[in-house]
Amino acid sequence: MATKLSLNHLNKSFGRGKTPPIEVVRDFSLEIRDLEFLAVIGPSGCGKSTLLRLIDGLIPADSGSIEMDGRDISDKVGGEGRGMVFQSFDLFPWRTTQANVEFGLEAKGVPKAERAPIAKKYIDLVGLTGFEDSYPHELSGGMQQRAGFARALAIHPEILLMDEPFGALDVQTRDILQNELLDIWQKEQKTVLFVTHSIEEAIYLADRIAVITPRPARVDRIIDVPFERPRREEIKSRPEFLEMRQEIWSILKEGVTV
Ligand SMILES: Nc1ncnc2c1ncn2[C@@H]1O[C@H](COP(=O)(O)OP(=O)(O)OP(=O)(O)O)[C@@H](O)[C@H]1O
Repeated sequence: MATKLSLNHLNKSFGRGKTPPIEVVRDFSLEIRDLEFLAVIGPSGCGKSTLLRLIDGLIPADSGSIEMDGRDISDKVGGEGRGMVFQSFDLFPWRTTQANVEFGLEAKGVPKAERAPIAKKYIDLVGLTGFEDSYPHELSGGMQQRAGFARALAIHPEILLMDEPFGALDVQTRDILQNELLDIWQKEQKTVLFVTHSIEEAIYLADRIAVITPRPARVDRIIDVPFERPRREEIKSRPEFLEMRQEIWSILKEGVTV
């Protein structure tokens, strides 16, 4: 499979006034394949969000390079980003679902007349038909996540960057949205980089899992997930699934202890 995104020897530290800078990402290299679902898992505070912000072009790396489809895009920082999207679901409270989903299209300069049908298509895709005119406070947590997801998809990002999108949801809603995400991923043919704290979620969703070291973040190990698609809940109780969960847990624990 072709490489979609290459992260090559990225380094990032943050200055903190008079105290020494904090080194967050060190010599970080990773290849993300076209159309794959790659999960990134690591201990709390290890630098996962910083990594996504580097990839999205929101902040510059101190050194190293980022290539998309073989083109060096390291110097493209700021502005409208790179057609990639954070999945933080931070909807504007004063906008309806429809207007929230149209927001990204507005920012991209899509003409007004074209925005409504595109937004509607993605609202339908995520199962929010009938809630176009609802405001975020009128939606459940899971529905807000769906609206944010529709907004992310509507702008056709090259890579969907998702930063713990299901972290704040109850287990049942999370399970439902995981399956919906997998359906949408297959329908929309996207490359996904998915940050999570949950080992089980990473195994259930991903083709490969990059296990990250405690800060400064580096790739500790890459694990191939062998389970067939479409994924079914039943795999979560298979011995191979439980073994893999244990293996990743051991790697994370070892990293934190060291
Ligand atoms: N703009 C900044 N200025 C200074 N320090 C920062 C900045 N952004 C992040 N950091 C520091 O970088 C470290 C990593 O933060 P980051 O949010 O990337 O970790 P994370 O792995 O996503 O954390 P979590 O798992 O808790 O969500 C933290 O110690 C944080 O305080």
